[in-house]
Amino acid sequence: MPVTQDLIMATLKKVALPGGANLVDADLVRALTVQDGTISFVIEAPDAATAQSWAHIESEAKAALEALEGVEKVSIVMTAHGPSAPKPAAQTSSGEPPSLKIGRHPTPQQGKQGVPGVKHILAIASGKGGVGKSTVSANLAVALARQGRKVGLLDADIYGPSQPRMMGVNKRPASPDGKTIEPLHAHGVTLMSIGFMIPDGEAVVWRGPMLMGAMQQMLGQVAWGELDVLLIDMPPGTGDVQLTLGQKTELTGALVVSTPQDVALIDARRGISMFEKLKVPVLGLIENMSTYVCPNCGHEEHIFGHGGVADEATKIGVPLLAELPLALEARLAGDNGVPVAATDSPLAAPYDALAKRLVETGVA
Ligand SMILES: Nc1ncnc2c1ncn2[C@@H]1O[C@H](COP(=O)(O)OP(=O)(O)OP(=O)(O)O)[C@@H](O)[C@H]1O
Repeated sequence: MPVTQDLIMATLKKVALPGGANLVDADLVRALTVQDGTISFVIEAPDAATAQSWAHIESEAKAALEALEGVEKVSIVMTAHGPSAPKPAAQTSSGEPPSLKIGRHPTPQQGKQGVPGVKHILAIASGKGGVGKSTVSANLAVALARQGRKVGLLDADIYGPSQPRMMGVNKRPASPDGKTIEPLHAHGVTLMSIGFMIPDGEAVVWRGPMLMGAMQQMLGQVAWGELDVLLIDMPPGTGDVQLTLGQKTELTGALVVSTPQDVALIDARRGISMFEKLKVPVLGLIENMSTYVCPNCGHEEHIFGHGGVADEATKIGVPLLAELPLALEARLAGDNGVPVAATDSPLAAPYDALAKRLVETGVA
């Protein structure tokens, strides 16, 4: 009989942990592979001290699997999910250290779920980094708030959260009840970023399941309150976070940001196709860095080409929702924590128009 993953899991289910659970029910088996009679997997203990004290569990698992017919070799690696002793938590705005830690394995979930109290959830996505997805998210959130909508902005760009800088807030959110996380507020927008929860300059090194868990927490444990619309600033590309959000969250739709260059468009197409596969409606495309207007002479130039995003929108049958100019003022505003849509600059106008359009079409 061939050695299957099911047989291995059934065998590991019989390996009891102190306290009565077993390796499988406690969800501690990771990266299981079986090839030509060789079984490899990782046991992820809750912390380093537990991992050390579980040497006998590793041996027991190994012996049970080696006893199966057709098994030639069993290779087990014991890792720890977190440090033995908790590090002192940063102080919150309320003076209390939050007892919630972002980053954990996901809890089982049936089908796509919404966020209680939130009417619409829009993903702002791009196929490629640096095209202005975070800039668009921040400005659109502010523009929607200026039109009287109750708006939330979740910075899910786990590898490069930019909303703390763009929205001009960066403090650790409070968790007065130890169960929910209080989001922050800026420019009329309710805001949560993974950047608030990890120390500056520290890299996020989570793998798929941890990212899924963190996303679940950011959507489910943050006290978003009643919102007309929650914008999610996604990481660029088509990785774990995008897939998880698309599969597990009831998204109203996705807005895909691209610059007019062919390279950006090729990647944007990939993002669009991912949403189609996930059955998330692509509500429209947004062209950023569309034109450059010289602040000195007023001459308009299409630095990154012209018409590509509009053509793509026509091809896939979705609207081109906005064409946003390349402007130094937009970058400086973002860098200074006051999105240009929060100012009386003429650059706020296309964001106001975009926000109005989304409200009128009933998606925000
Ligand atoms: N229309 C614009 N005019 C001028 N600068 C812009 C414009 N849009 C974005 N930028 C600047 O380009 C840089 C990248 O933008 P942003 O961080 O929004 O991109 P992104 O797609 O979210 O990137 P990543 O996903 O890699 O974080 C920022 O410095 C931003 O200020």
